[in-house]
Amino acid sequence: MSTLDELIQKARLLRSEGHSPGQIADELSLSMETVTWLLTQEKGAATPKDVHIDWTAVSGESQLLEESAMMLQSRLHIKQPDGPVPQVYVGIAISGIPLATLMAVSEGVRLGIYHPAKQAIGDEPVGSMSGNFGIRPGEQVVIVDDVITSGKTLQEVINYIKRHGAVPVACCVLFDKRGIRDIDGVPVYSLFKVSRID
Ligand SMILES: O=P(O)(O)OC[C@H]1O[C@H](OP(=O)(O)OP(=O)(O)O)[C@H](O)[C@@H]1O
Repeated sequence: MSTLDELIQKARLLRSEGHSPGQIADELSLSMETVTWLLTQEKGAATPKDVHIDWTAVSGESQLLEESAMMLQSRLHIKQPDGPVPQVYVGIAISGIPLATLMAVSEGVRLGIYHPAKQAIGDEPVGSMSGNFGIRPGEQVVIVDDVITSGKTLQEVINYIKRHGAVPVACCVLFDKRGIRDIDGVPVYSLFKVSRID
């Protein structure tokens, strides 16, 4: 079975479980346009320009996961050799958490965990920091995640951190599908920029 067939199956399974197209897009780290295409497979419809990133070969092996987190940390230090030492690494739930944990442990600093609004329930879902893994006003914060698709999640976290009086100094991600250099002046450092050339 091809990767595309697997994606179609996953999208159909999620839909049969009652997930909305937006939730399926988040779950598979794809755009809404791509999810619609996967679910409908409209005849003659142009294939959407999107890519699916499967990094389970790395996330599923703790040693490779740790080495990826260390690469992300090295990337940060190469780009900001004289930069402020972060007091907290904030991982975005869920996939950013193990990466941020490993980075925080390696530097002996605190761990923060952010739950994005899209994972919250209720009529007006809002994003929030974990009570046990929060941030304090004035702290220098590095935000960590696995993938940028639209960049909305990182924007949300940056807004939250600023609103709560802390200072976001960088965003570290494994894969960037947008090629973003910065968000509101906060630099974005990725290990891999993913783009199509057709
Ligand atoms: O750039 P954006 O369009 O905002 O999308 C990127 C976000 O989507 C994925 O999270 P998801 O909600 O799928 O959770 P996960 O971490 O459990 O995969 C990914 O881990 C990022 O947090």
